[in-house]
Amino acid sequence: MTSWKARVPAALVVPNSLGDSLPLHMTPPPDSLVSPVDSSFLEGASSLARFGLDIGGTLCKVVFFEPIITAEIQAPAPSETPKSRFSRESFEDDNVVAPSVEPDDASNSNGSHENEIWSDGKKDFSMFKSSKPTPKGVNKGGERSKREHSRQLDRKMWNSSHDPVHIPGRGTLYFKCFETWKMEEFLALTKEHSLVKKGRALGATGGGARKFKDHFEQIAGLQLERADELYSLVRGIDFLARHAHQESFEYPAGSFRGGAIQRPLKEISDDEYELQAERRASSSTSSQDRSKSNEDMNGTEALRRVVKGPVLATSDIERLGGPQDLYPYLVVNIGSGVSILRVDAAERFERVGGTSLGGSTFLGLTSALTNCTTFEEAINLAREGDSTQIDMLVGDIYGGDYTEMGLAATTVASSFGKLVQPGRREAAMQTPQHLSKAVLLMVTNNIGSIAMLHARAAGVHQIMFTGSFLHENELAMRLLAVAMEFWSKGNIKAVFLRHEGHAGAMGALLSTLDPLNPIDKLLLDAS
Ligand SMILES: Nc1ncnc2c1ncn2[C@@H]1O[C@H](COP(=O)(O)OP(=O)(O)OP(=O)(O)O)[C@@H](O)[C@H]1O
Ligand SMILES: CC(C)(CO)[C@@H](O)C(=O)NCCC(=O)O
Repeated sequence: MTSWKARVPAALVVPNSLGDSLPLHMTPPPDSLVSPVDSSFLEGASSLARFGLDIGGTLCKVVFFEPIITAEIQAPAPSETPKSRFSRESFEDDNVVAPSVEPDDASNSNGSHENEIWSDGKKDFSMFKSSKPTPKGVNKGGERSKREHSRQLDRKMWNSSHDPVHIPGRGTLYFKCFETWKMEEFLALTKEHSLVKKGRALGATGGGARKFKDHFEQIAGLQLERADELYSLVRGIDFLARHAHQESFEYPAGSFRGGAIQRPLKEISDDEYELQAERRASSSTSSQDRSKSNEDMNGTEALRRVVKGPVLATSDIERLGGPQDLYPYLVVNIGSGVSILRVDAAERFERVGGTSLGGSTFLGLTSALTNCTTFEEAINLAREGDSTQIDMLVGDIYGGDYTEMGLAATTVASSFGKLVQPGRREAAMQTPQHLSKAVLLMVTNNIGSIAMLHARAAGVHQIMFTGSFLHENELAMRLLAVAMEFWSKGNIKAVFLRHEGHAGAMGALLSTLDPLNPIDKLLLDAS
């Protein structure tokens, strides 16, 4: 297997200029509820904080490391010369900006600010950590409640669902995100809050790290140190799986039985499957035989794909250990689109495929069909939906199971297939929940199907599903877990990440660290 470096074309590692396309012309989607980027996002961030950004097609993910400065690396008082590698000055030489918010009590018993500035727990980071949106001027009239509503959604997204990760003796990682179309606002805030001292590089990945490179430089005075997005993803998964407590998890095998999975109506053994495959290979190539062979293959495959409708399962999940438990594995990153990688070892991977039917397909189609405006709304609708009102099932076609081919009556035969029937479309438009659920099933099942084929082709037994599409998306995760378990007869399992969308930003943060810098070493030595 070739390492990523050999496979990334030069254009991916050489920063690309946007030429004179500045200034930014980014407008929010017309129907969207406009919620400003929360400025408390940046207020109170430590001058020593390290940031990693993953600027994707839909979301910009941010990982923020707040180091613990222990006695060993604490700066000496100014009188203590000569300047050491660990002194405040040396940090500043390294382009760390002076804190924008001084501690309440600006001096300590040594007459120095150092301890309060550098010691953990003295400086007030609460605004950043809690990520409570700072109240801002509210638009007149009905805009107010819309904004409030939207803020609540943002708050949930930024606040409650992504727990910080404490790395003992080193510091804490925080996880945030905002929609990429708010980049202009983010850049203005970045400048306002002196996120990083001018000239210091900021670790960034994702398509936006290339697209917005010049904007960062010209608007915020920040240089982006770009890392390849899939390299960052793999590196970030590795780091998080190793360091974040109970980061990766799976649904225990068999937890969906007795409700989730219907036994195939006609079970075939692996031997029989192989036999049929051999027969197919040696069969005549006449067009008639070929089409019969295809039918047979589809039917045989179908036997392995009988997954029943609503997923009923225990909410228990099994926590896994570090990445050593995973290699080799497939990563299926469900972002706006989907990338599929085979990972053989730390930093050794290959992009083996992808699909454009991803998270933004779910959100885009759902919003077109239901007028919902946020991901959270779309997911909440789907939770209450009944997709059998929208999808054409095997039972709708056969009047029951298609026994010969092992297709249960409840299997979706054609996503959205019922809408062609008279009156159905009009009825469906009144039930956004059903529509949203049908879109979610369609996109998720399609991804699961492609993932399974790639897992088989790559000969792996574990698939790590990541990407913000899975954010608080229990329905999709369970569907994927059921599908992988069922189709592989338990040989291939689905694994998930608690910080599902932030692995890329984590990897970008790691890429920008300098092994000679004592703060950076805190994280690098841990990795
Ligand atoms: N608050 C949110 N706003 C918009 N989409 C969200 C939100 N939360 C989760 N999502 C889902 O996450 C998807 C984006 O995932 P992610 O951030 O991993 O991808 P991306 O980096 O923006 O895209 P890509 O990697 O393809 O450039 C969206 O398409 C949507 O399905
Ligand atoms: C283009 C990227 C890599 C950007 O993250 C992603 O959206 C993706 O993998 N899309 C699917 C492209 C494909 O069809 O393979």
